[in-house]
Amino acid sequence: MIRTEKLNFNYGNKHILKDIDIDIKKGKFTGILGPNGSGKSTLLKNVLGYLQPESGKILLNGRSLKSITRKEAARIVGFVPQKSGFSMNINVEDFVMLGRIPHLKNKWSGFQKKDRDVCNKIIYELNLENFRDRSVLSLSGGEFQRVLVARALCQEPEVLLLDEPTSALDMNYAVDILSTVRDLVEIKNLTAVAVLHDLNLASIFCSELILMKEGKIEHCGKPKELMNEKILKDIYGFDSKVIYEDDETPYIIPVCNGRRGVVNV
Ligand SMILES: Nc1ncnc2c1ncn2[C@@H]1O[C@H](COP(=O)(O)OP(=O)(O)OP(=O)(O)O)[C@@H](O)[C@H]1O
Repeated sequence: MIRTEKLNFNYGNKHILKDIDIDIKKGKFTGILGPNGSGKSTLLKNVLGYLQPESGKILLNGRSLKSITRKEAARIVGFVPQKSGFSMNINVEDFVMLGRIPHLKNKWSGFQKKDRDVCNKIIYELNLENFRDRSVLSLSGGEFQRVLVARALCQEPEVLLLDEPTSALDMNYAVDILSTVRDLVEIKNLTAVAVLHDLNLASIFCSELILMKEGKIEHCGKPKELMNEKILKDIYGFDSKVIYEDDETPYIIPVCNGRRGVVNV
């Protein structure tokens, strides 16, 4: 569904993405993991067409991203940003409806019944009924993050890209959002790709993982194949203990005994 071949990206003279080859299969939930600054968000922004690569190819469902119009791409790919500078005083329902814009027949045609039905269904499924009439400016960070997910799902995309979708959520809502995405992947064959920092949530919800470090892909595989003490030490530099409750899902416990902070006290 998403392929990159020898993708390179620079910010000015800073080489950020280095020969990135990824192959994300349709109907899978893939997590992109890696230390801060390793290039995860930059990779998503290249796949979205927000940023232009220096060299290499990006293919969406076999087609070069360059040959796809922005509106067409918006019908295929929904994006949940890490943060949004949105500052318009509109209510949650109207905000979620923005996700239907790529489906309007033309600039001047209004929303149809189908658009409202999709919006209502998403608001119901994401448990946002009580927020429907609230201004988005009045929401907490976590509430707004759920509304951003709702807007992206309202696009009915084939691919959903999420940049740290759970960073502002308490554990209950984090599990809720990731369960919703996983259900959509399993039931509706959605392809989902999420940048995540929580290794345990990634191992529980994602069927595939991509591990990045310093702008390169270091490992791709199933959580069970990648989440081990050695790889975590190599990628992140911390000591851990990885345990299994069942055969499939690794649980990562950081081992902090004797570890000192940067300040000598
Ligand atoms: N607009 C920019 N101009 C210059 N450098 C940038 C810009 N945006 C990001 N960078 C740098 O590019 C590198 C990769 O950033 P990116 O945001 O992709 O990392 P990340 O893996 O998503 O990090 P995090 O986990 O902290 O969100 C970092 O060193 C960052 O400082």
